[in-house]
Amino acid sequence: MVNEMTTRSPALPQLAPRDADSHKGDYGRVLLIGGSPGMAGSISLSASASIRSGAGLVTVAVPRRCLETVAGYDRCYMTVALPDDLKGFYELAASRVAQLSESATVLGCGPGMRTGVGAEGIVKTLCSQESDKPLVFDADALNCLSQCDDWKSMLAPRMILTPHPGEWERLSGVAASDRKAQEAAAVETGKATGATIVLKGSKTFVTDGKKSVHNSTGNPGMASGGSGDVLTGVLCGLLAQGLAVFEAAHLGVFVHGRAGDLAAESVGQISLSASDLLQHLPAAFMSLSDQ
Ligand SMILES: NC(=O)C1=CN([C@@H]2O[C@H](COP(=O)(O)OP(=O)(O)OC[C@H]3O[C@@H](n4cnc5c(N)ncnc54)[C@H](OP(=O)(O)O)[C@@H]3O)[C@@H](O)[C@H]2O)[C@@H](O)CC1
Ligand SMILES: Nc1ncnc2c1ncn2[C@@H]1O[C@H](COP(=O)(O)OP(=O)(O)O)[C@@H](O)[C@H]1O
Ligand SMILES: [Mg+2]
Repeated sequence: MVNEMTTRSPALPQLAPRDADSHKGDYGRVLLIGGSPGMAGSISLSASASIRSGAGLVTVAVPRRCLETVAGYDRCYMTVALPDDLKGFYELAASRVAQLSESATVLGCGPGMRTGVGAEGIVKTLCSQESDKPLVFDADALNCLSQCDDWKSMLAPRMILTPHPGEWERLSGVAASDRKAQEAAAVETGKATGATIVLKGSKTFVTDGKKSVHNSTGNPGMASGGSGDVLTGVLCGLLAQGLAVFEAAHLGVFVHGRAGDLAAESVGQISLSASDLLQHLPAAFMSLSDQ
């Protein structure tokens, strides 16, 4: 199945060393869009993870009702309020996202966003942009995509999709219980669209249809709410530093899992939280030079 369709696993990509006279502008401007009342923490985890993964500047665009909450979680990112209603983003939010995305170099969308008309408008707007800016879709951005009959035609090589098996079932129609068939569908989608699919799980599968890899890091302690939100931010941070799309996905899932393994050594699998992943990202990045 998958092995016959794909080439040998590529070597782990690396970030280039930083020039001594470089500045934050050299490390990219990430715009993350998501969150909603009751799920403000998700997009904050993503934004903090982008900072811990090396992005130069990170801005989080959230429903107005969440702004103070999200801003209070971390001093290191900036926040922007988008038009909202009681359920999350309001329809007018999409045009504001289009404006904001002009000054960003990497876009990430979905954690905690919910799936109303406003969220769907944002996803469609991001997909329709004539742009080669990398774009990561997670969680409710994927759920919005799955409500579009022609979702595959909306994908492009600049995009990374990070579904868990339930989200991939909604998109691809392939049952979450059939991992092999889900991986095969991910390869087919990569081939057809050029997008990179990160099918999450205990051995996360990364494919762009031409290259594929199974991740070797991570542990079941990471089966805890918010772990995937952290991955979204890690990927955006790596893309912001100039890694190509597939390479950012490959390195990102490895570092994310390594952070989980280091966190499990420190707090154990049972107590491991997404906040622990954030705290162990620095050691995970520092350990890469041993690879
Ligand atoms: N702190 C916060 O604010 C947080 C906010 N969050 C936000 O919550 C929103 C909803 O996201 P979600 O992932 O929790 O729910 P959903 O998309 O319905 O998926 C679950 C469905 O998929 C199925 N499933 C099958 N296999 C699976 C697998 N291996 N891994 C996972 N699921 C699997 C599963 O099947 P079952 O469990 O019934 O077997 C079930 O049917 C989203 O916006 C997210 O960003 C979270 O990030 C948490 C922290
Ligand atoms: N048993 C496991 N072994 C390794 N990694 C896991 C395991 N369970 C979950 N993970 C990782 O944790 C993350 C969970 O993502 P997701 O389901 O989107 O969580 P959330 O939406 O709550 O943030 C993924 O990166 C997944 O690979
Ligand atoms: Mg998730």
